[in-house]
Amino acid sequence: MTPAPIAVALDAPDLETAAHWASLVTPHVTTVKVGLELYLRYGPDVIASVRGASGVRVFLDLKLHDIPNTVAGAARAVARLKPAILTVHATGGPAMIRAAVEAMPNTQIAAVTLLTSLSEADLEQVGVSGPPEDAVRRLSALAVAAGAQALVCSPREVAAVRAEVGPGITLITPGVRPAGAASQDQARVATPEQALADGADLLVIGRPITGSADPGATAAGIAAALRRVSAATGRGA
Ligand SMILES: O=C(O)c1cc(=O)[nH]c(=O)n1[C@@H]1O[C@H](COP(=O)(O)O)[C@@H](O)[C@H]1O
Repeated sequence: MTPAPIAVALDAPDLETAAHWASLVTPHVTTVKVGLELYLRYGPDVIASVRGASGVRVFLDLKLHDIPNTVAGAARAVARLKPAILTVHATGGPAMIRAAVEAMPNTQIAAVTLLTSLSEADLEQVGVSGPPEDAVRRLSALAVAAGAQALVCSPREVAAVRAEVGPGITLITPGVRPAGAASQDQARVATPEQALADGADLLVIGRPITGSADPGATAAGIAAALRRVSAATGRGA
C-alpha cells in the first residue's frame, strides 16, 4: 500500500517515544515532523534517530523568523541534516524567505502563513483584521514570489491558496482533526478528507494519531480514508 500524504507531528517529550511513534506510523505515512520540542531538547541528532532504518522523509519544523542574515545562517546550520522540508514564517518577509531558500537548495522551504491555532478574534488582536483567508492568500503570493516551494496554511484556506498559487506549490495543512476529534488548541480546523479534497498535498497530524491508543492503527485508518477520497476525486494518495 502506498503511504498516505501525512506528516505525523512527533511532538514528544523524549526521543524514545518519538522514535517509537515514527516506527509505528512509517509504514502508513510518507513523512514525520520534528518540531521545536524535540529539536531544542536533543539537537540535530534527533533527525537521524527518527529517520531510523526506514529512511522516512523528515520535515524539520523550526519556524524560523528573524532578519535575513540570521535566518540564512540558521538554514546553513541545518542544511547538512538534509530535511525534506524546513519551515520559516512568511511574515518574516520576502528577503528572509529568499535567504532560507538560497541557503538550502536541497530542501523545500515551507512558508507558514497564519498559525492554525489563531481564531479570527486572535488575529484581530495581533493586527490582522478581516477574513483570515485574505491575509493567508496575500502571504502565500508573497512567499511564492520569494522562492518558497511550499506553504503552510489551515485546511479552511487551502482551496483559496491553491487558486492563488496554482498547481506547482506544495500545500501543507496542520489543523487537521478527524470527525468528532477534539480541536484542542487548534482554531481553524477541518477533517483529513476535506483537507485533501480541497487541495492539500501533505496533512500534518499530531495528537489525533500520537495520542491514540494505537498510533499505527490510527494512522492506517486515516490513510485508508484518504485513499477513498483520492479514488473519488483523483486527488493525492
Ligand atoms: O508548521 C506547522 O507544522 C504548524 C503550523 C501551524 O500553523 N499550525 C500547526 O499546528 N503546526 C504544527 O502542526 C502540528 C499539529 O499538531 P496537532 O495539533 O497535534 O495535530 C504541531 O506540531 C504544530 O507545531
